[in-house]
Amino acid sequence: MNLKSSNPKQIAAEQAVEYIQDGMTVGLGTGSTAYWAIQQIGKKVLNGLQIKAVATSIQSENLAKELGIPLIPFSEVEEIDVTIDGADEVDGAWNLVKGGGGALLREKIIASSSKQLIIVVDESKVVTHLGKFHLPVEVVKFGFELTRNKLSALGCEPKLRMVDQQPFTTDNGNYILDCDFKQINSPSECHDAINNIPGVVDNGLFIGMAARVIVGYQDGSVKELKLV
Ligand SMILES: O=C[C@H](O)[C@H](O)[C@H](O)COP(=O)(O)O
Repeated sequence: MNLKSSNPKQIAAEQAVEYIQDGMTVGLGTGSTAYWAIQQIGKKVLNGLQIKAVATSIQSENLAKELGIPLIPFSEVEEIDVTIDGADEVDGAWNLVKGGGGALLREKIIASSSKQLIIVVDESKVVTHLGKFHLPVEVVKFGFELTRNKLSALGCEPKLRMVDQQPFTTDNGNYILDCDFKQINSPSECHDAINNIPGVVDNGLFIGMAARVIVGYQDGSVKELKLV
């Protein structure tokens, strides 16, 4: 009997956890794929894996606590050895769109301090061009309408993210504008143009940050994505 899960997100996440070794400081991503990585790390910790972890969201921090994964304060972190996180889109150059769950800012802070960012996705996230998934942009609440106008001027349609008829608020107390660019042809330029707008805290484009991309497929296979 084949007991291996055929959930593509789970198998990608579990493969990524194989890169974690004793003594490492590990960044815990956010979302339904990173969830499986955290679960697997929790199992390994129970079986004696010695690591310290930092989380990219309150949600992941709570999950880590439930599973007994030792968390350390950022004041004690010098460098993170490996971070495992999901993505909403990944292209052949391993550029990413992230922030579907609203965690992009903490995720980017942690990714930028990580020696290795391993991205785990199911096959539906692999795209030729970024942009079908509306790009999340975290903005401060003050004057967000003006910030939204400036984003529109870049050629997208920004929409304030709502939850239960209320604006969604990030772990950092900010709003998210989900921007429909249709297609993002120059991810790096787009990233910089957005972050140059006053009021923007950060956007969900992660350029040149991923060290590996692990993809889980419906047929139960898992592969590392080749860099094009
Ligand atoms: O803000 C959320 C994160 O960037 C997630 O890693 C991303 O949205 C992918 O989430 P999921 O694995 O649930 O599709």
